Amino acid sequence: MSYAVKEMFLTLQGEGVNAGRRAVFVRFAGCNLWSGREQDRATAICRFCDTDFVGTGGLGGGKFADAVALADEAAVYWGEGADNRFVVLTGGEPMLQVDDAIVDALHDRGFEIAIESNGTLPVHPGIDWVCISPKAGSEVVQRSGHELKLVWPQPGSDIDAMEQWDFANFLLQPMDDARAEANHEAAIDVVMARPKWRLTIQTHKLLGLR
Ligand SMILES: C[S@@+](CC[C@H](N)C(=O)[O-])C[C@H]1O[C@@H](n2cnc3c(N)ncnc32)[C@H](O)[C@@H]1O
Ligand SMILES: Nc1nc2[nH]cc(C(=O)O)c2c(=O)[nH]1
Ligand code: SF4
Ligand SMILES: [Mg+2]
Repeated sequence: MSYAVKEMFLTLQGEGVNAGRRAVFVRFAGCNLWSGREQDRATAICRFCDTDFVGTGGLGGGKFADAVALADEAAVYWGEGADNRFVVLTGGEPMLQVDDAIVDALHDRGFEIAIESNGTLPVHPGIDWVCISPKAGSEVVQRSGHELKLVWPQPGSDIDAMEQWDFANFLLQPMDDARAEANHEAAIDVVMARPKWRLTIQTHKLLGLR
């Protein structure tokens, strides 16, 4: 199978429990909750996306003929050194494309594999770090993993129900939009009232990283 990748880059993981960790990001093209076109945003299921995931024309993006080609490129972005190799599969929605061949090819090159997914599709069982970020109005089928990262505020989210899901970490991430300051305060209020949750902020944006 071939894979459509919007962009690939080496940076620090900016979000969640692995924030600060050196990582190759593979951003797959396409999503099942929004077309990615601005004219469709108001009617999409997910309306607050901060990411351009349309097409394969971003820096480091392209159409990869097979999993070996994609994993070889990820290894080039990582560079020298076999230790602590870390790749984050994101998008768009990566589970529209991630399969056995990609997981095996990245593991063969020594990568620990993390995923950022909206949870509407089951995550591949070979992934080493599963981050699920639920979207109000969608059905989350992947209810277990390493971190649940809920963007806040999201009217219609059932936070009581989510607390029963099987995650090792429960994180609230303030929504980055025109009301960012109020969203930070709202997220802090939830964490103060519900100590099961922790605040995570998008550190790459503060640092000017990609
Ligand atoms: C662009 S998404 C791609 C992965 C997957 N489609 C998902 O939604 O989890 C990567 C992460 O950014 C988060 N995100 C997207 N837009 C955001 C925004 N405006 N503010 C804060 N987080 C946002 C998502 O919830 C997700 O955790
Ligand atoms: N540095 C950095 N960290 C991130 N963590 C999750 C991201 C994403 O867009 O999935 C992201 C991203 O785009 N950049
Ligand atoms: S599900 Fe993820 S990639 Fe898709 S529109 Fe929402 S935040 Fe963006
Ligand atoms: Mg991002």
